[in-house]
Amino acid sequence: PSGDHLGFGGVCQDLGKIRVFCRIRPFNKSEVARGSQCVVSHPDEYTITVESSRGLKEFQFDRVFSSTSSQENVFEDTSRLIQSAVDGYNVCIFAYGQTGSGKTFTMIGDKQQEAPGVVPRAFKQIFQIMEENKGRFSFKVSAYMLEMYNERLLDLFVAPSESLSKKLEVRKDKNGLVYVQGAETREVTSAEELFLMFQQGCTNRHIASTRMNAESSRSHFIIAIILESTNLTNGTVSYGKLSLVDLAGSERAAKTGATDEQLKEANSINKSLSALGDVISALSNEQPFVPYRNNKLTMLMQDSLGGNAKTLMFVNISPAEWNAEETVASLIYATRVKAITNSAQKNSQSKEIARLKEIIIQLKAGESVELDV
Ligand SMILES: Nc1ncnc2c1ncn2[C@@H]1O[C@H](COP(=O)(O)OP(=O)(O)OP(=O)(O)O)[C@@H](O)[C@H]1O
Repeated sequence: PSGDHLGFGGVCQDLGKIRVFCRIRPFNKSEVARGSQCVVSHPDEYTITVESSRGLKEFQFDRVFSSTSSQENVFEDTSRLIQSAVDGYNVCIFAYGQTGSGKTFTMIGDKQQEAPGVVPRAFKQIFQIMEENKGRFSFKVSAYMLEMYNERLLDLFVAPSESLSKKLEVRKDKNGLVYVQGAETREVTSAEELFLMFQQGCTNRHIASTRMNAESSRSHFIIAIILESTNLTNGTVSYGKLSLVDLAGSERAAKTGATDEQLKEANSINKSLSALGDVISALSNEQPFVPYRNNKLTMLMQDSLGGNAKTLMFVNISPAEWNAEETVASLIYATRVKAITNSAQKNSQSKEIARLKEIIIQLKAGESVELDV
């Protein structure tokens, strides 16, 4: 509401590049026993050097968070994007990385919510911004929540049995913004109500225990919050969308100990991540054709990658030597994402334009229209 200049610290808006934050997770108990690290150095807030079979490699990102960075530290740098979504931009924040690298911890937080992640903090901030601006704007907030499990889109706001019988279709509106036809969209009036809905939805999510992670996400998860704000002085209406995405982890079956059903899940996860990799590769090489339609995940993320959005990617990595190959692969992947240009436009219309559109629709339908002259 305080203007589109509040955007993303200037960087995303000026250059239109996707921003990438790298987060190193702490050693876990079993890794402490194994000892050695693959992260050789992390001399400042932007640089990280990793050793693997490919030798010593240095990477630069918009931020590198060390294993001791707190959830507060991480959110501090993320929170301006929440303002952008309220201002009427399409915003996407997503986490990518090897299984067990800390994606869910970053996006959602720990189970007890003693260290809440980006999602619950974003809920609070949305309603805080609205509270601060309530004299000048009126707001409407709604949300839908989905997972992509074994190549299927499932609605997390309804019971799993009902969700299986629903047909969800990924569509694009005339401004290039993605929406999901058939997804249950619920209106909310407070951060607490949104969080409760989110928690209930999470109980429908597919999670399982693997050798790499006791609570591994077996699906890609997305919550989209739609923010409509009306300027009470001039009637302008803005529509923002905040998509928060926790991708399922890339993994090697031998390492995770996957069998049967988990193998099927892993194949599906790897298939969609590989389609995402193809899209990222085409975009970063500025190829004329981008294969968005090869997979539902890439269709869902179409506006966030090379489209009309301000996008932030977290690349989550393990510091342990035994994960060095996966860590370097993730960092190479993330470096490609950094090269992608988005073109974010504010989605708003004046009172007059909104009225004109209404009139055109009425005329097309053969209805008579009363004009105020
Ligand atoms: N920065 C961190 N600080 C403290 N604990 C962390 C951190 N990052 C991850 N963890 C812990 O490491 C474990 C694995 O993390 P998490 O479940 O977030 O990984 P993931 O990348 O989402 O895995 P998957 O792809 O298998 O779902 C969890 O117990 C989590 O609490």
